[in-house]
Amino acid sequence: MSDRQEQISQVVVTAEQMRDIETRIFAAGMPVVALMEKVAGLIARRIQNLYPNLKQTQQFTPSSPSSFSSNLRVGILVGPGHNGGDALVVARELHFRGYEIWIYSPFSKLKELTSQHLQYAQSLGIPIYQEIEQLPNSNLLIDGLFGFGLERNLTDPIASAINQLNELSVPILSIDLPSGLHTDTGEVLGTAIRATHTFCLGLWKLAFLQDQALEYLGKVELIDFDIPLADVQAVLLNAPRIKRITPATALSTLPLPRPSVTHKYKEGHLLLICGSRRYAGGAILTSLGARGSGVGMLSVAVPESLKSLLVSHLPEALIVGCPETETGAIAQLQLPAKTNLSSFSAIACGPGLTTDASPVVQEVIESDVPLVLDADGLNILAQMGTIPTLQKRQAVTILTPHAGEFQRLFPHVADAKHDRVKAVREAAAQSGAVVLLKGARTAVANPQSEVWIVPESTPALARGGSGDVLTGLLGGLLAQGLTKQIPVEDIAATAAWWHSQAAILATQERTELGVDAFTLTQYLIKTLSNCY
Ligand SMILES: NC(=O)C1=CN([C@@H]2O[C@H](COP(=O)(O)OP(=O)(O)OC[C@H]3O[C@@H](n4cnc5c(N)ncnc54)[C@H](OP(=O)(O)O)[C@@H]3O)[C@@H](O)[C@H]2O)[C@@H](O)CC1
Ligand SMILES: Nc1ncnc2c1ncn2[C@@H]1O[C@H](COP(=O)(O)OP(=O)(O)O)[C@@H](O)[C@H]1O
Ligand SMILES: [K+]
Repeated sequence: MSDRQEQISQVVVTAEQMRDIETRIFAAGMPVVALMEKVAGLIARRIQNLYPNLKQTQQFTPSSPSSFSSNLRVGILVGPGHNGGDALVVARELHFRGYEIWIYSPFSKLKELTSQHLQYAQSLGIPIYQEIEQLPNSNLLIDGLFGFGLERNLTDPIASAINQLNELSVPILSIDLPSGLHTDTGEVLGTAIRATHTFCLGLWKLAFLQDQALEYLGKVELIDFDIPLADVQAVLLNAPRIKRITPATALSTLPLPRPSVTHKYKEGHLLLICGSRRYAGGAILTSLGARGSGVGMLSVAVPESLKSLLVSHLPEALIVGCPETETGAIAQLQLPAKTNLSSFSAIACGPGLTTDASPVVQEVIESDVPLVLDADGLNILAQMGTIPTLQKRQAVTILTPHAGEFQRLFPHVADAKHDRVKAVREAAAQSGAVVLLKGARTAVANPQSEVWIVPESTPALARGGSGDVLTGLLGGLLAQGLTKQIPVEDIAATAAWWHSQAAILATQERTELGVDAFTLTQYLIKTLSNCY
């Protein structure tokens, strides 16, 4: 990947930013017509690669004595704006390459350029239909109804037409965005095309990184049409950054290579506080996640009754058995002699604790040690009052909620279901913490409103214990990274990326059903060895 491609692949834009970038390109002299021609030409070539128009020759048989061949039949869905214009250029190109094309153009008012392309398509003899009921069969549909210009809810008759198109068992390739999705929130505006494949044009739009859009996007692909980096930088200069985490950025954050002369405490000392009689497994998974991070020294505080279990799983770790409550939660921390919380580079606290461990969680929140809080650590923080409690903290805090925990922590922040990116950004700004909002596309925000999003993952992770592994992994990376002055938000983003990549690799080898949390821990290092 070239330097430019790498930079472009990290960029995420809103519809407004895309329009501003486009405006700069046109103002600099690039004709609108030429850009549409270039972009749609790239899409048409990509479609030919994916669906080659190989003549499908019917075999000679006694019952059908003459052999004949047929072309791939492609239906082109055309909207009123330039998304429709793109689709019409694709229609024309595929027509000349021998595909059998028909056009569905239900709008009476089209933008000038779109209207011209429609007129030319008609002059070529391509059939054009206005009514959904008139449409012939097809092998493939190209969706150019709406792109990033869509802002209002879709209503009938176009909404019901989209619903009917979704019912056909034909692959749908969407241009720029499945029609009906909001470009920024990924929300469905009334209804939306369920694409098999979406070609995102020029720069990744925010919708591609929002959970609620995923089931509409299908396979996603960026069509790079050479937007000058200078225009991108000029538009994004003063906006809070949203970045896709790429392998290059994640790998550059990892504590590799290690210096030749070092020792275990220089490679970070992590204290995990986790587990209860009820949730013993959470402590093991968190610890194995931390082991996967390569942290120099690992101490694990658990209720006394779990100590021997943890020792048997993690012979290299220092297991600290603590006095327990009647319910089997950690009652108080009992660190070894000459050790206090400040002895650790970082603490990760929460998995499996139960809310009976609240005095311990309060103690670590009041400490001045960098802290990852997860699971019951978050529930206890929510009970204490998230924002006033965190405002008193001097050291770094990373919160790793899933959507439910997020809601409890930040009940007054924007609805995370409606716009996850906006919600995580507000939560970080208000709390002063780095917030990692877990989900299908995990998003990390820092208090300066910058956001990092994991662009690919697998639903194999939707399984009990996956989050515990992430907490350990993140704690271990934090303990190592802080000693090397790596920014905390980069560490959190890298941990989330690594966790997802391990799950993707495990899924490839074992299917989506084969990625239990313990197995996931075994893929952490395997993932890295594939990258180096
Ligand atoms: N940026 C780039 O670099 C490049 C961009 N390119 C392409 O341009 C696309 C953006 O084009 P666009 O701005 O014309 O908007 P688009 O999404 O086609 O549709 C908006 C139209 O829909 C209408 N409309 C809106 N809501 C509606 C509703 N509910 N129900 C009914 N109608 C509704 C609205 O009209 P309105 O009614 O608001 O006047 C407007 O006419 C982009 O996605 C990409 O494909 C490439 O060609 C070249 C490179
Ligand atoms: N559909 C999905 N696609 C990708 N990742 C997912 C999906 N669902 C959950 N995950 C990931 O799985 C993990 C689940 O964490 P969490 O909800 O804390 O589970 P647990 O508490 O059982 O360990 C998170 O890292 C989350 O991002
Ligand atoms: K579209």
